[in-house]
Amino acid sequence: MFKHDFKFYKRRRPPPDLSGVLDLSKDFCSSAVIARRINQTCDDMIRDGHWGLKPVDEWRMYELTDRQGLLFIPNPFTALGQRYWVCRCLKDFTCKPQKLNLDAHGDLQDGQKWWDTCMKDTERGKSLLQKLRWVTLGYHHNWDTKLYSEDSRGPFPEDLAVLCQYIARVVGLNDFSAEAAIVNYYHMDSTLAGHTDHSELNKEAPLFSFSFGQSALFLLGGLSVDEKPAAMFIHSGDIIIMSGVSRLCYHGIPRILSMDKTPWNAVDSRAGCIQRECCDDSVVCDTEDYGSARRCRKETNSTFYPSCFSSEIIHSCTESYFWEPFGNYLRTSRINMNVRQVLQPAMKSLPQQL
Ligand SMILES: O=C(O)CCC(=O)C(=O)O
Ligand SMILES: [Fe+2]
Repeated sequence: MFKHDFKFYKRRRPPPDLSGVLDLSKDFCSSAVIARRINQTCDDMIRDGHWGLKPVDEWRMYELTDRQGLLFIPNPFTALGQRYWVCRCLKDFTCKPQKLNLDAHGDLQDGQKWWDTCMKDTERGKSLLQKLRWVTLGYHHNWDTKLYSEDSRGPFPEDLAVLCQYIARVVGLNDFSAEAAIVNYYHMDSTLAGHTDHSELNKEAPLFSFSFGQSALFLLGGLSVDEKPAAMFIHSGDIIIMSGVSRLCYHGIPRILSMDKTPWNAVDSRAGCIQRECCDDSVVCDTEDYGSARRCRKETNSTFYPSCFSSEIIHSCTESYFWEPFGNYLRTSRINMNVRQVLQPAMKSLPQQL
C-alpha cells in the first residue's frame, strides 16, 4: 500500500489528484486531525524571538487521528527565523567537520567550503550547488551499516539542540537531547523513498523534522508497508514530530511542490522583533500586546533582533545583497533538518560494539 501510494503521488503524467492531501495550513477542521494543547508556560524562553520562533500562544498543533504521536506544528517561525535556519543549513552546516554526500566524490578540496565555492560564478560552482543532497551533524549516520559509532561523531550545533529541547518542552515531551541530524537538500525532482528511522539506540525519543523552502508531499504509513499512508503537505517552516507509535512508522517524500508560499520573504525591520523588554523608560516604543510577548511596532534606528542570533548571520538574513543567493536557492529547493536522539537518557556515549 505504501509503495502504491508513493508511486501514485510521484507520477508526472498525468499529474496525481491532490484533493485528498491534508493541508494543515488551511484544513484544520479535518477529522483526520485533533487539535492539541501547547504548554504556554514555556513562553518565557522565547519572548525575544529566540531561535526565530513566534510566541507560543500563536502556535497551533495537531495530532493525526489514526497515527498516535504524529504531531504537526504549522510554521511557528518568524520570517527572520526561517532565514536564519536556511543560512545555517546552507552556509554553516555544510562546513567541516560535518559530513556531506559530496565528500565521497572528492568534489571539494581540503578546506574548501561548499557555499563559498558555489557562490563563485563558475560552471563548477553551479553544478556543486545542485549536487548537495545531505549533511550529517553530531553522530554521523552511516548509510551503509545504518549504525552510529563513537568513531564517527562530530559536534552538534548548540542552537539546533536548544531549539529541539525547547520545542520538546512546549509540546509536553520528555527531555530531548539532540545528538544526530540529517539535513536533506531536495530539488524539484527529488524524492525520498519510504523508510523507517531505526538506527538510533533510543527509539522512544521523538524525531524532530523542520522544513524550509518549497513544499513537499509527505506520506506517513504504519509500522508495516502494508498499511495505507496518510498524505499531507509540508510547507516552509512546518515542524513534524514523530513520537509515540508514529516514531517507527514508514514515511517518505514522493514529491516536491512549488506552491508559491514564501513566508521567508516577509522580513522587514520588525520581523522577528519580539522583545522581552521592548519598552523601557529610555526607549520610546509603540508596542502592541501580542499574547504574552509584546511586539515592537516602531521603526527605530536600532532594530531589535533576538539576542541569540550573531550579527554576522543577521546581516546575511536581512541585507538583500547577502540574502539573495539563499532566496534563489530556495526557489527550486527544499531543506529538511531531521534531528534525533541516539543515546538512552543519562548515557554519555555509545557502547564500543555499536
Ligand atoms: O524530508 C523529510 O521531510 C523527511 C526526511 C526523513 O525522513 C529523514 O531524513 O529520515
Ligand atoms: Fe525519515
